[in-house]
Amino acid sequence: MQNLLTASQIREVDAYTIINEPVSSIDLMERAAEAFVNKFVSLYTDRPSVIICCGTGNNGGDGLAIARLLFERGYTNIVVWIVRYNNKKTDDFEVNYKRLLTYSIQVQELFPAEQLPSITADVVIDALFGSGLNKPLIDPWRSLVRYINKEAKVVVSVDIPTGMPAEGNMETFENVIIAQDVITFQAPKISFLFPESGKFLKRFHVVDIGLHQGFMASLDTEFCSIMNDDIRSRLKVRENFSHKGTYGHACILAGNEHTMGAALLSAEACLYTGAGLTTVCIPSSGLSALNTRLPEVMALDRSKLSELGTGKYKSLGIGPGLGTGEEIRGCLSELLADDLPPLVLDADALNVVAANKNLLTLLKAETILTPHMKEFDRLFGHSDHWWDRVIKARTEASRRKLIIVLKNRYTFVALPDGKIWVNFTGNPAMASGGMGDVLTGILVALLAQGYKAADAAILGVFIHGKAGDLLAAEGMGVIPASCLIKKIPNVIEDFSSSI
Ligand SMILES: NC(=O)C1=CN([C@@H]2O[C@H](COP(=O)(O)OP(=O)(O)OC[C@H]3O[C@@H](n4cnc5c(N)ncnc54)[C@H](OP(=O)(O)O)[C@@H]3O)[C@@H](O)[C@H]2O)[C@@H](O)CC1
Ligand SMILES: Nc1ncnc2c1ncn2[C@@H]1O[C@H](COP(=O)(O)OP(=O)(O)O)[C@@H](O)[C@H]1O
Ligand SMILES: [K+]
Repeated sequence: MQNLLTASQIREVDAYTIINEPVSSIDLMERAAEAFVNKFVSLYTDRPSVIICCGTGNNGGDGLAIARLLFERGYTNIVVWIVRYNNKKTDDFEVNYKRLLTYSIQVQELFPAEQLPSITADVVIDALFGSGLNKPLIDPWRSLVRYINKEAKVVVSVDIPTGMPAEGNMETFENVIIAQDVITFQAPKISFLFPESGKFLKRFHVVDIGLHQGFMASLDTEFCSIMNDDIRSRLKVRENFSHKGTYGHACILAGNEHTMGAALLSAEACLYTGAGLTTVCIPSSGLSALNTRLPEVMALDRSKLSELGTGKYKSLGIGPGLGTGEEIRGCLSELLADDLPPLVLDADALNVVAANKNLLTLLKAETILTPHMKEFDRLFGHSDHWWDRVIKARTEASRRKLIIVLKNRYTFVALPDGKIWVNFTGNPAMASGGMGDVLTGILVALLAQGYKAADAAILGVFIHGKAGDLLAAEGMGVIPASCLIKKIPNVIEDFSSSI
């Protein structure tokens, strides 16, 4: 895992690195500028003309160093804007300013109430404000940002688009640079994970600037990202003398007459994630579809729900395509009061619980809930913005000892210990119906194989997204959920064989 830091934690790590590593503050800025330039030249290979718009803080200092480094790499068409809208400046900005003046790079100073110069360059590099932003932009900075948004062809931001807070509620921050690319230092800013950031940045790229890893890891952070190593260290290799009994019997209660596909997708994903045995509890109207499509999967009649609490099954998933009719509501209330195996609740099971919140109190510790945004809001109340929603997921997960998998482009896994693990795998080709049903099947299979619920959730969301990424890399711009399932064994193989 890698801790994701708030702006004040970034400053802490910055200060710690400077004190404890053989690197001065100005050299760290140089490293950051170098890392930016390396990425920039790999993204924009045709040596575009650039305007570098620099504030007078450390983000601006980065911008000045970037100008110098691009010049040294043969960029000839560089104009540096220095935005002098107040008298503040940092020491490292000042050092880089003096260094810049020894180069024959065109510098233009901008003062309040002056007309803004025209933008003719191919790319504007935005180094106005970085993670030091502590309030929404007002004029004259606001007008400058609006002007750049209106006039620039392409903007590439240094560390974070100017005007965007590094974390917290973004609602009041309306005036933000709209960046094609953001080249950000060391780890993604927490704000990048929320859909609200999508209108201000298309892509972000993380570059390593050598901040102190040990200190970063030691910080008590709310957010961390799921890394490849987290998967490798958790995935168990299938043993030589293992048999189907070794990998558990999973059961999925899902499907209805018109939504049988959801049950089939979940069951198939469960199969492909390696459960020893998979049973799906569906209405009899789905039997011929099941037997035709998934001969490996067994069926349990809907009238035999009491079997689910008998210990026969090692894990249980409830919800995909289940429906929320009176009969389902009644049987779910009874079922959740039973002593059930490790449990995943998804889709309609969540909707039933949302309509009768008392059911939440019946859920055993470590139950996994997999709501998308709307299901989450039905369960825990409406949120106006994602920061609120994610913090609510954290609070509810620790208060109720649940595992809440809040699904989105970047899925948030809120654990009972208060930590939120963020999954970065996955891509927009996966935005199609049935994808969540597949995730449920993956999770139920992992629980059946004996993974602890928190590990199953971390592994499950990663594997799900990674399977989508493999297909996207093969050129699939749209991925039907049933196609993604077939890639799950490849991901598992990739990440477990290297132990
Ligand atoms: N962390 C790292 O590891 C490294 C970080 N580096 C770089 O440093 C950047 C952070 O730099 P920074 O702290 O100097 O802040 P920056 O964003 O330049 O702002 C400057 C000042 O602006 C002010 N201000 C705030 N909001 C405002 C507003 N709305 N309207 C007007 N003014 C406003 C506020 O001062 P205040 O007004 O509060 O006194 C603030 O202090 C970071 O993004 C990265 O690029 C790398 O160089 C090296 C390694
Ligand atoms: N743009 C995207 N990038 C990454 N993952 C996505 C994207 N869109 C959807 N997904 C994933 O697909 C799944 C969709 O779940 P859900 O909305 O419950 O689907 P359904 O109800 O159709 O099965 C989630 O796991 C989500 O993370
Ligand atoms: K910036």
